[in-house]
Amino acid sequence: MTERFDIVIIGAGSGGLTAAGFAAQLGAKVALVEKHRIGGDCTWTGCVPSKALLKAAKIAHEVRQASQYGIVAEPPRTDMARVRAYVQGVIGSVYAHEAPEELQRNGIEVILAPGRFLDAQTLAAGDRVLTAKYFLICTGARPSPPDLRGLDAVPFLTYETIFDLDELPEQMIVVGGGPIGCELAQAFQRLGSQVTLVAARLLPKEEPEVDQTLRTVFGQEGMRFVAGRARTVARQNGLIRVESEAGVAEGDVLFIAAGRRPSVAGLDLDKAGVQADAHGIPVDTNLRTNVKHIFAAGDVLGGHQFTHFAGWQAFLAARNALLLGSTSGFTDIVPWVTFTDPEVAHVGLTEAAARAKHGDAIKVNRWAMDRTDRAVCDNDTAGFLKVLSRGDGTLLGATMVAPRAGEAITEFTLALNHRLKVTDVANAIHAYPTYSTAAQQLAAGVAVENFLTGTAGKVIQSLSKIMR
Ligand SMILES: Cc1cc2nc3c(=O)[nH]c(=O)nc-3n(C[C@H](O)[C@H](O)[C@H](O)COP(=O)(O)OP(=O)(O)OC[C@H]3O[C@@H](n4cnc5c(N)ncnc54)[C@H](O)[C@@H]3O)c2cc1C
Ligand SMILES: NC(=O)c1ccc[n+]([C@@H]2O[C@H](COP(=O)([O-])OP(=O)(O)OC[C@H]3O[C@@H](n4cnc5c(N)ncnc54)[C@H](O)[C@@H]3O)[C@@H](O)[C@H]2O)c1
Repeated sequence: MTERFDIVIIGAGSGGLTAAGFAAQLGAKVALVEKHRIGGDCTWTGCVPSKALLKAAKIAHEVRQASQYGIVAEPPRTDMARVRAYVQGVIGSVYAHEAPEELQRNGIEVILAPGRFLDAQTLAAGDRVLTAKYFLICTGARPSPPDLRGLDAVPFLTYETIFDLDELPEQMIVVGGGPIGCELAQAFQRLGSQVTLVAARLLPKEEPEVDQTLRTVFGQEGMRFVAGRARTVARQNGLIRVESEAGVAEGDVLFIAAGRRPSVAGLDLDKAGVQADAHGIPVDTNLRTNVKHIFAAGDVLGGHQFTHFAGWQAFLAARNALLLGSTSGFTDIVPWVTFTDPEVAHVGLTEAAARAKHGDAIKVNRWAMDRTDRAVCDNDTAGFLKVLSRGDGTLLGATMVAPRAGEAITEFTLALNHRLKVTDVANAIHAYPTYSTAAQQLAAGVAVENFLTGTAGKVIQSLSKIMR
């Protein structure tokens, strides 16, 4: 028997869950089809376990640093099985809010089975057959294996398996310097592994200064680096050996963090006539695929891969399907944070993107974190704030490298959303001593400079000379 719904959502990760909750709130008859685990990558193998692991690693690091603050402590020892239990406990707490019974209570029909299209109107999910006015594909992404000769003959971990370790690797090779590589390389180095990171550049999507800041911090914590892209891997004398064009890394565990690619296998998109390729599912600005009643959102599009972005997009896809009118599912104002220590937070344009879009008339202002009192008190002064604006002061983008940069960047997200100027940031009182005062200090400097170089400023400077 075919079951009828207003909307069928395929994939119950960050995107699917948000869309399903919203659709149910609107009173729509909604089915959520999930082939593996409700919560998707973020809950089980992504954001949640990585941040929990980073917390355990930070404790180990701080115990190691304790003597700098006059605190006497023994060197820490990592019991990886207990670290793993902590991480699993955190996953359990997050999952409790997403469990099928909880979703059913909120009016969502949860179907735990792989979804595959039979045609553009029908989806099979296990032994059930569903039809709907609209479909929304939120099937996420999977690890993308790099082009690394010899990888098929060597055991390796990805983010899908690394959180299951209950023994701490002695020497870990990490291939890839993106967010996953950087976060987990620092976590394992702090937990006590000797990590060697093989990467041409750390966080290459960020401002170029970020690479050097992170290398300095990671290097001080004992991490080793091999420059360039990994080309070959082999096992020799019981060790894994990775070669790049610039050097060699050796270790007993290999972690591959070389990107993720959209997950469309098994959906039988061709039966529904939906186009897709290795880069993901193409959609229009309203998140419709080439088949107008089938929408797609989140990592499966092959664009930004963030939980908050997947949720935002999937919400808009559901909104565009179920309500009158439409809202674009794309924007330049997407904040993101890599949760290394210091955190690397960004929103809006980078300097290169701003120059490409607005020419060389843009302003670039920097503030070093060693001039921010909170960072000095915390002995956490590595990092900076970099702010880009147009000639008239309108903000274009910001990058902050600092503890809690992920919280502080929200000010710039709001400012960009409202097309505010640097002076608007300067005019708002910021509580002292917070990391956010860096924003006000930078902005105040720019505001005063802008004022003094303008006509009114010149008049006031002349008057003040006369009055002295
Ligand atoms: C290690 C790591 C750390 C991360 N840290 C962060 C972070 O700190 N902050 C952040 O914003 N982002 C982070 N991310 C990215 C974030 O996890 C993803 O962007 C987010 O999960 C994408 O949501 P999604 O709904 O598009 O896909 P997913 O959450 O992956 O959900 C897709 C779901 O679809 C299901 N599915 C696939 N095919 C089918 C099918 N045929 N039928 C039924 N179900 C199907 C899958 O089983 C899965 O549950 C991290 C990712 C990783 C890997
Ligand atoms: N805090 C966060 O928001 C967070 C954390 C983790 C992951 N994520 C998301 O998950 C996605 C995947 O993360 P990721 O770090 O795997 O992907 P990524 O694509 O951002 O980075 C992978 C890096 O590996 C490099 N690489 C590829 N092959 C290589 C090789 N042979 N040798 C050396 N380097 C190689 C690439 O050049 C790239 O810089 C990202 O897009 C990110 O948005 C987000």
